[in-house]
Amino acid sequence: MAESSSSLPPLCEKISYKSYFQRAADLTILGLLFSLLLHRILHMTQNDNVWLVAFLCESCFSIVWLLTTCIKWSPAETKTYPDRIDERVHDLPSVDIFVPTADPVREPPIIVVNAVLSLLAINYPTNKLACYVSDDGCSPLTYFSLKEASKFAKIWVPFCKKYNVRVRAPFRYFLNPLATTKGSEFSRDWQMTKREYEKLCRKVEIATGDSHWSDADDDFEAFSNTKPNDHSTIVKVIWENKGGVGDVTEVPHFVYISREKRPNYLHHYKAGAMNFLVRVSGLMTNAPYMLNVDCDVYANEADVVRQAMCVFLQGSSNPNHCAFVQYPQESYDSTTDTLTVFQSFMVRGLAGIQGPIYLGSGCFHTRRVMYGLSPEDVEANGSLSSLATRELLAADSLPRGFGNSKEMVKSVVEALQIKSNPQHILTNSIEAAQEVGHCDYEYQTNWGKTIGWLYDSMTEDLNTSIDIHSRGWTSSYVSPNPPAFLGSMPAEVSEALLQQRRWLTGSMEVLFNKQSPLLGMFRRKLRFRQRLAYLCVLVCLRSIPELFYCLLPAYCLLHNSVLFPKGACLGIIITLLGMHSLYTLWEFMSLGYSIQSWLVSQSLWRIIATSSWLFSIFDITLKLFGISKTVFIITKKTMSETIEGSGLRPSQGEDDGPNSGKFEFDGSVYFLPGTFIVLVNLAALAVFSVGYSLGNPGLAEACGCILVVILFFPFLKGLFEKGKYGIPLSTLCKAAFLAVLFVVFSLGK
Ligand SMILES: O=c1ccn([C@@H]2O[C@H](COP(=O)(O)OP(=O)(O)O[C@H]3O[C@H](CO)[C@@H](O)[C@H](O)[C@H]3O)[C@@H](O)[C@H]2O)c(=O)[nH]1
Ligand SMILES: [Mn+2]
Repeated sequence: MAESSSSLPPLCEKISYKSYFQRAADLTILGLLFSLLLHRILHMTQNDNVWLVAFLCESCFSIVWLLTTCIKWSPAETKTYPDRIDERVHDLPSVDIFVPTADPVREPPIIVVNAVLSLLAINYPTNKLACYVSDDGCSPLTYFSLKEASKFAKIWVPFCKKYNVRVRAPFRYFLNPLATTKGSEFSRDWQMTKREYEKLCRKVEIATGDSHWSDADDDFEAFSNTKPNDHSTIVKVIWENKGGVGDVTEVPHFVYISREKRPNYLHHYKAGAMNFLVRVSGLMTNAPYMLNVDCDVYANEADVVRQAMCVFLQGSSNPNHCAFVQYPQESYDSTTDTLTVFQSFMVRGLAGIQGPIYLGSGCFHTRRVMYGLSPEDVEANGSLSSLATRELLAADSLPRGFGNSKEMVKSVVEALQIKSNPQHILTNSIEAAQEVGHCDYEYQTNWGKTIGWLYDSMTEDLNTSIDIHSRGWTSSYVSPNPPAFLGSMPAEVSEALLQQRRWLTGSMEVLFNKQSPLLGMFRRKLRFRQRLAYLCVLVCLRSIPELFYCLLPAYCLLHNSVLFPKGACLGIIITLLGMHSLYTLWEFMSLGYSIQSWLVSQSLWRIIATSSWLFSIFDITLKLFGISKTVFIITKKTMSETIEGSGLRPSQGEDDGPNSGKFEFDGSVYFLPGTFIVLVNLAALAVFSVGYSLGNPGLAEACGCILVVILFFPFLKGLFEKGKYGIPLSTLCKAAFLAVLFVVFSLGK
């Protein structure tokens, strides 16, 4: 463990960035918003209902801006010094790595294989790592692919360590051609490894096409007659690192698990899978730290575990009680600038308060915290306080909390007391692991309630995060350059919109359960600004005012109403617009993104707000009224345009992703609001230009319409394009019908 001598240089430092420019800009925009609201109040009686609606919308935007200003006020992040860890820490702690996957079609096994290979090859003592893959799809193909991957790992892991490879996911590593001259030892190894990787890809591909290959193999018997939602628990130790001493040629433990599923049983999606992972790993390796990555995310930095350990092992000089270390979620598709910029500012802001929220992937958790421990249960030296020992370790409370498996309870006691786990044979725990995978194992226990990943929201990350921070723990944000983890983002716009819908629906679910920052306002140890940050999940309510605001200029043109202030006061709106544009542009450019990507992101936010978030509100309303349940639809993962089916992508070309500005449409309902908005605004502009409303100049409102059309430009283009870049006829008809109704309604009154 760490030597706590204060004379040694620190393992990590928290760096605060106070940008007075940013604060000034935030406050100026806030001031402008408030003066606009004041102007509206003062002139309320002279105007009609449009004025009131605009006032309500702008009040909502102001509240959101106030919240984000609070969150972004004092950004921070943690810088780590992994080079110092070896001289400070003689016995690095173990880490259990969890990779959940759920569907071999939406999550092609070759993607999972690459994620796993990058994690197995991490630069950390091999005998201190164990990798667990949970398969909610109960797929023999996934199991087969992982088995093959473990064979290739015996070549890949030593290769990476021998040549100190940085990017340890083969599909990314082999994108670059061989740099050295042929004939050297390195080039021979490189070519051999590449050949083996391509063989692996081919095997996976052939197995994907043929469904009978597994019939003859006994090892696959467990998969016969199973359905993804109807099967018994499967636990397979794919590779056990027997007697490992941490040698560079070793490969870490590697285990495949799939929990029991039966129809009519709630299985709690990813959170349920994570809790099963926690239990099985508790029985087998019981590492004090757990790394969670999604199955499409690979380690892009070989030192990532050491970096995280720098934060945890800072030791007694770290009074902050860090419960988890979160890395940013970035993607290699380079099509997600919008989300990256948003995350970069918001999560850094949070890191300056109580700590970043847990983002669901790329996060190191402490097992004891996941078992429900609070900071006051722990003494300065890390051991349990005597009160906590009495309460938590009481013989009858443990099975009530953690379930009836004796082995499980024993492992929990060891974990809580941070007793080092004597190495034992993994296969001896298979029976116990199967027991804790039963559908009803969690029945009447605290799993998902106060222990492990929490249930009752599709964004289990947010839910779990609020609970951890509410107990008084902090967290750290480590954002190295190059990024430590890279994942994929949905390639299709409708997939991206679906993902947004799920995130916001999940966030709203959090508001209505027991972790709700609203309900727990006075009760718990969440810091004030952190609570405000969690309230930001209300952000999807913004979709209604956004929708209204996109329609108001058109309505006013058609109805001869006034939307914007007149004379000098129009200056408020113009300055607001100008400042907001410059400010968001600065955010983009300061992170190295182009003006083009800023433009696209402005569109994208409007489209997300008026479609995904709107549907989130439907979802949550239906759930609250008990009409329907929310469903976790897994995001489709792709490795688009692979070379010869080898999982290798050619050089980064023009992507068609949501951020490229090139929109692909399909018949999905997500494209309806955008099409409707564009049609309505075009109609209003047409009416305006033929001079219908000569009596009322309405120039400002017409400019408003033009701005809306520009923001929804992909839809305007979609009206004229053909094929996948054109809006489908059915969507167009529905939108046109709604637009006609809107125009008639506006003209009629
Ligand atoms: O029943 C399920 C559903 C999902 N998953 C896994 O959960 C992960 C995340 O699912 P994905 O469809 O990729 O969701 P994303 O929207 O991309 O994920 C983000 O948002 C989720 C919450 O909505 C978080 O759980 C994720 O960690 C976070 O990366 C994947 O590895 C899935 O295989 C399961 O294991 N079981
Ligand atoms: Mn994902």
